[in-house]
Amino acid sequence: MEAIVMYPSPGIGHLISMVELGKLILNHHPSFSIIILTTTPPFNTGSTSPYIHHVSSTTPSITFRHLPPISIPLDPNSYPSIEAITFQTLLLNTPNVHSALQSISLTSTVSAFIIDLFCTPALPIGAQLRIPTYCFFTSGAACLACYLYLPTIHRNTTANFKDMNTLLNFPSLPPIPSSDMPKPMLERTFREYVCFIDFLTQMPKSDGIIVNSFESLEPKAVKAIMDGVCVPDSPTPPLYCIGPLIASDDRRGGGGEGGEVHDECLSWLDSQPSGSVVFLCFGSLGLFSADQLKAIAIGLERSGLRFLWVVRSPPPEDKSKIFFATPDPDLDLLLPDGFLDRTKERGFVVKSWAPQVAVLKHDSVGGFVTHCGWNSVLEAVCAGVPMVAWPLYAEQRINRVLLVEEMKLALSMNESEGGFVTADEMEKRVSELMESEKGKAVRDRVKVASEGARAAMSEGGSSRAALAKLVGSWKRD
Ligand SMILES: O=c1ccn([C@@H]2O[C@H](COP(=O)(O)OP(=O)(O)O[C@H]3O[C@H](CO)[C@@H](O)[C@H](O)[C@H]3O)[C@@H](O)[C@H]2O)c(=O)[nH]1
Repeated sequence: MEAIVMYPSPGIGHLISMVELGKLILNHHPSFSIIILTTTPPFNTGSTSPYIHHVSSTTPSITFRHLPPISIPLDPNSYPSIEAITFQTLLLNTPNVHSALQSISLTSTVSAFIIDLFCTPALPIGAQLRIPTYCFFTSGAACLACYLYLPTIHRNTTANFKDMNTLLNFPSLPPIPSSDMPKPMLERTFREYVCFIDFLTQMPKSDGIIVNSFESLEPKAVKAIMDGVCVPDSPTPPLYCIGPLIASDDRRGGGGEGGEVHDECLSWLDSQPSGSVVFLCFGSLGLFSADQLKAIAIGLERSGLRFLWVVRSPPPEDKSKIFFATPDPDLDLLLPDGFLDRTKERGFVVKSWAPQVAVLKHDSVGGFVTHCGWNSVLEAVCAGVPMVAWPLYAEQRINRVLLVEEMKLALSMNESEGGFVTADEMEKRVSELMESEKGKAVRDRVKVASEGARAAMSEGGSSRAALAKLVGSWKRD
């Protein structure tokens, strides 16, 4: 039996695309079995359990192998960020991964070991066990180009990104403000910074980099990586653009609970005119303060547009709880007085989680206000829905620059001091997206990108060719 072992980072945003990669391989090469190593970290990973359960029951060739708990239980209170505790969890997991791979090798031929960028501490295990090891990058190719070049910038300066106050130049990309680097990268003394630079330095030592994107979406970045200019001082391994991989749109497939609520919001969409609804949803972890939620509500109400809005409770005041899922929001308390009543003919508020892929594909949805998580971006591109880019965390500020300036598939939300978006800005931006010529131009470009996505994944397309090349590289002589 030939097996592919995959090792995703635990958050839902990383898990979904790894699972989809497994399904893609099985679709075209059903003789493989896919084994996914999972770990339960001591923080909220965004509804992964129902998702894993769903995949296990619908795709038997994919099995999940749960790694034993790490030797030292981690206390979330001692970590400054979700990245810090994720990196430490994955580092301490290394011996478990080693044992799992060894034990799987006793009964199967492991043709490839595919790891998430955050799982880089497991990279040497593949070499030790003589298993070809690939890095799977779950964001876009342009972000990958930027990340591959970061160790070079790191070596050429001693300054912190947070203090630079400059535009950074990366091969083939538009200039990106230094302050747009992911938060854990802003200071060199952060442990997460040190880990990140290490991961990015190690990544080119893998046997190949798989990226969840397609060539016609990000042609310049793909070329720059393949030409080796993003890693000037050492060889770049082969790049495989096999995407877009997005979660299937069955109603529970996106990972959430509450099937009835899902049905309700999709039925509500059924009753709305084609292309008329703005959808607002901010990934698995996006949370807003009570003031910010009120400003969004006021902006939406003033715009007069139809909307479907996923609202979560604000972040807990007790900082020790930031790593855990928030309870469902009390909408009457959080939203302006009478808001739900006044907008009930044209608005629908979903608590905590919506079936995003199905929503974006719905004919009534005409615009998407997104936090720029890469899965959300690809889901919008595949559905041909134009975006307003409002980044919140991780690499999302980088994605915004690329979406707005390079791909031109989104309008930029303009935040005030501290990232706050005023009601005026919300009203202006959603109206611009849905009703102006500028919005229409973005919509037209997204339709073209959507066609590109379909072409890339179909027979003879660039992503199908990349997959064939990748699988071909596993064939032993
Ligand atoms: O109410 C919701 C909220 C989210 N989703 C799904 O959850 C996934 C969220 O993924 P993504 O949009 O990528 O956001 P994050 O969960 O924030 O993903 C993390 O991982 C991504 C891939 O590396 C990065 O691009 C992000 O910045 C990082 O935060 C998507 O498939 C959504 O469809 C739902 O179905 N319903």
